[in-house]
Amino acid sequence: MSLELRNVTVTLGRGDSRTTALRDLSAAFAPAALTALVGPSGSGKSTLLAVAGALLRPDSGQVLLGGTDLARLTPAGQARLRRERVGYVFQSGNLLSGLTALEQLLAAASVTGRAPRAVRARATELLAEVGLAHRLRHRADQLSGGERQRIALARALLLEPELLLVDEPTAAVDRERAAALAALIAEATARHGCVTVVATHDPVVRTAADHTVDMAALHPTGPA
Ligand SMILES: Nc1ncnc2c1ncn2[C@@H]1O[C@H](COP(=O)(O)OP(=O)(O)OP(=O)(O)O)[C@@H](O)[C@H]1O
Repeated sequence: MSLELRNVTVTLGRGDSRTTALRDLSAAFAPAALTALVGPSGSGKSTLLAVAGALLRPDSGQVLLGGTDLARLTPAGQARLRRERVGYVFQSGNLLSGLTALEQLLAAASVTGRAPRAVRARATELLAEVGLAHRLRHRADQLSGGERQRIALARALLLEPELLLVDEPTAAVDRERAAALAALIAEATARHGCVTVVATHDPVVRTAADHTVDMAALHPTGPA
């Protein structure tokens, strides 16, 4: 599995707020490796993650996942890809508000056909690894932003995606936890052999990463 963007342009917004978030951008992300995606605020890191995970369609250019151009997939094929092969960990966490931390993971596992009983032990272990052993039975609305995002990370790791996209995983945690999360993502990447891209401003993540891709080098003049 590999991820490559070729001459990708993405414009966002309308009228006065219309912005070229990615301009003719080409980048390759190594298989079975953790890449830190760095660059100034507003340089398009989150947009790149959205395009890579088929959440956003570029205006032009190609996004090749394992050699397949995402644009050539049918809408159903794209939905299947998002569900079965891609793990997303965004800052909002995207959790289901009525479910506890543990239920978030079990629900995700059952949607992809895994038996909840079989994955319960692994789900509990992963929640402990992200530092939430004491929060298994808290609902999403009873947790902090950083805790919610860590649940989303545990959920993504449980599903063992081929492509793992993570946006600022250490922004809302203390330094010690940041180092532990970066190590966990690196270790999961090595174990599962996934392509992992982590958008980050954090040197701790950069240190844990196998490679660094700098948006400033890809967009030498900056986004419009
Ligand atoms: N919905 C939108 N409409 C118009 N412009 C947008 C929209 N969303 C983002 N942008 C702009 O697109 C550019 C890229 O945004 P993006 O969120 O990808 O940057 P980023 O590198 O992830 O930033 P940060 O490090 O602050 O999270 C920015 O200039 C931003 O202002």
